[in-house]
Amino acid sequence: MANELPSALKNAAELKEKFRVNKPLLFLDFDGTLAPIVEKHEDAAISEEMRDLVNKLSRVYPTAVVSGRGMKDVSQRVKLPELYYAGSHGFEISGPGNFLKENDEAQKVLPIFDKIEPVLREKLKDINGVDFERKKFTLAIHYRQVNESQVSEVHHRVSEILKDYRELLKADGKKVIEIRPAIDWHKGKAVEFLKQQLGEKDQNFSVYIGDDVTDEDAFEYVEDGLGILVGDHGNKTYADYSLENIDEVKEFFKLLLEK
Ligand SMILES: O=P(O)(O)OC[C@H]1O[C@H](O[C@H]2O[C@H](CO)[C@@H](O)[C@H](O)[C@H]2O)[C@H](O)[C@@H](O)[C@@H]1O
Repeated sequence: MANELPSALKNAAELKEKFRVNKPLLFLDFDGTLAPIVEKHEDAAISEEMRDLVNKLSRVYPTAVVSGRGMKDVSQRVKLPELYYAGSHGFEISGPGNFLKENDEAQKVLPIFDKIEPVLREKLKDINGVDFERKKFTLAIHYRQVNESQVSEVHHRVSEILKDYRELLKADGKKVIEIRPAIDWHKGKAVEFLKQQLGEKDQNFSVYIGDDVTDEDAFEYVEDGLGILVGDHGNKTYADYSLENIDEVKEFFKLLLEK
């Protein structure tokens, strides 16, 4: 749990030294880490101040944004074209010089998403506040605006339908059900892949900053580096340090950039 972790801010001097010595690769989650959580997913935005900080950091440390959002969606929100972006929980990755890598196995599952989306929409249409977000390789069903008393019914109906689709799996995020290809690929594996793209040979020290349960896959894959959890998702964490909120993320970035 986050409250059992040491604060990255309180230990900033020690962490700064680790950054100075190891020149880490930097992996940043988007929602809840760079952009505040808001009621409607389409309204999420990164502040100019945060964009500027990420831009400055990326000139010192090779940087990638790793998000559950679609790759184009997240890159258009961050608007820093020199960065790498892993979208749809890592199933699609872009980078400078028109770099593009999509998960081949997941491509085969795309027609099933086309088939299941209308089925799910029909099944959930009587529940107010359900909101669909189709990403290329995943489908999010948001329930942030659903009455608390109906949330378990949303989960139940989605699980029932998914029983007929072994190619897909149901994962959880912050007030969202994420339907993903049932393939052994996630943010952690995307980070592993990106280490090869971003780093020089043998440069393995990585720092991952994220806020959600889906970031735990990535924290596991930076065990030779550092994981920093923003806020608390209420589950067991593999992170090493914590930051309370996005304001603390900004403070931490500022400290890293100080001479
Ligand atoms: O991996 P991330 O970059 O953290 O993306 C995770 C999901 O974030 C978005 O949903 C979350 O943020 C929304 C806006 O604040 C909020 O309304 C929603 O309840 C959260 O779950 C995004 O819409 C999803 O596609 C991402 O998978």
